[in-house]
Amino acid sequence: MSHTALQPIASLLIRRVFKWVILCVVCVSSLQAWLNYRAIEENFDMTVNDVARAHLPLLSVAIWDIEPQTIQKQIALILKNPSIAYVAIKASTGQHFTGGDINHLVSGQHMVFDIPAPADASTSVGKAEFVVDKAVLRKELLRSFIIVFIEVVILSVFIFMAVVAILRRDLEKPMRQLADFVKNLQANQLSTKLELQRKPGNGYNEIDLVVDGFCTMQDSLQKHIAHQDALVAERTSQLEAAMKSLKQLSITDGLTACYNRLLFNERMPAEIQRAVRYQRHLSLIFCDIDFFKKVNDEYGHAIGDHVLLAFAKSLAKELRVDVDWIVRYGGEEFLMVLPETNLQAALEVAERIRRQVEQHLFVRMPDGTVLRITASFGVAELKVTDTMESLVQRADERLYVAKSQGRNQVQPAFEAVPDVISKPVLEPVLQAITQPV
Ligand SMILES: Nc1nc2c(ncn2[C@@H]2O[C@H](COP(=O)(O)OP(=O)(O)OP(=O)(O)O)[C@@H](O)[C@H]2O)c(=O)[nH]1
Repeated sequence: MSHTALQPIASLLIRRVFKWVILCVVCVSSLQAWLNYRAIEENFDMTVNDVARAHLPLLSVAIWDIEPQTIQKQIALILKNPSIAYVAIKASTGQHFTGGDINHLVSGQHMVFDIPAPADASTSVGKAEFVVDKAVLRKELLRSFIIVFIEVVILSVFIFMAVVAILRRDLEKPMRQLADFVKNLQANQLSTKLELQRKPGNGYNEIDLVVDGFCTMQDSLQKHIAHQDALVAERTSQLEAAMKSLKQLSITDGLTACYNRLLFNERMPAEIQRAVRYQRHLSLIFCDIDFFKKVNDEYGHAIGDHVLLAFAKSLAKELRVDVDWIVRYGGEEFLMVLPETNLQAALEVAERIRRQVEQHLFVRMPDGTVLRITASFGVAELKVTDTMESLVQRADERLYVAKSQGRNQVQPAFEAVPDVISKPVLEPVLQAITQPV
């Protein structure tokens, strides 16, 4: 942005108009003064001629009749005209009459007239010399010039003031309003329309064009911003959805949609802390599908995945929504975290799941055989001294016991509770998993 001091266009134009007015005053005054000079000078000469014409006949008679007093009288009368400063009459008889200020003899303009004889105009009786006073001429010129000058100045001042008023009203004020509006315009105030405060009826000029253009630009900008806002909102919601799904992906297992080990490691310490602080029960069930390797080996990984998914669903069915949570801890190993649940209640839940899996989880193969699934469970309740690792370890140890004691059973990690809650229903398991229904 330029930091040059603001120079309003109207002020610039006013200064220019002022210069032109001065120039016009000088030129018009000079022209008028010259014309006046010509007219006054002409008039001056004519006046002297008129005086001469008026007095020459009387002077002629006075010289003819040799009447010096009359001649002197006539000279005095001629000198009453302020333009004539000095008069000299030279009669042909040699007589010489003068009147007026002799100082003008050198500086004044000399006009000489023949004095005709009274009876015969072709005969001269003498000469009349008028010395014209140029100071009178100059005074007259000066007076005329001053009048012309004052007239031109007054006229110019009126015209100048009118031009200034018009420029101020029609140019400076609207331009100033326009500039102030643009200067103070904020991005969040685009809806404020530019309206110039001026009297209507000035017609549609460039300023109206700029105002209209500005309004159109504001509208387009508003639409553009609204469009951009909508775009940003759309992108933000897409981003939020993507972040949510990314977050979900990062904490869940892609196959079973159970939480993954990462989430377990993050959330479990807090769960333990809360249970310890408020002296609440917290139990952990560690379960593992029996002979799952064989399922994979015999029927392929696709069937294995199918079994894993069905197994995870069986777990969820028996748990409390939004209270208990399931974690896929390893390949076919799952952890169930049961807040507010003591060992006895957790054992009952594990047993229900075991039974549910045993009785309802099977896959019918294309050849008609039915693949039955069982699982083993290790259950541990949180002790005050437990850490996440020690709790998992105790449940894992009980799972190992359940596996080693024949699978398809629930093992509690507490001496007071019987070692084996349930016995495998199907024996031997290897045969059971492919038994027809
Ligand atoms: N289909 C499938 N198989 C998996 C997945 N993750 C792990 N496994 C398989 O699960 C099997 C686990 O086998 P083991 O750890 O030997 O356990 P098991 O065969 O169930 O034997 P026990 O646990 O002792 O009853 C391995 O063959 C793994 O390849 C998975 O996401 N999909």
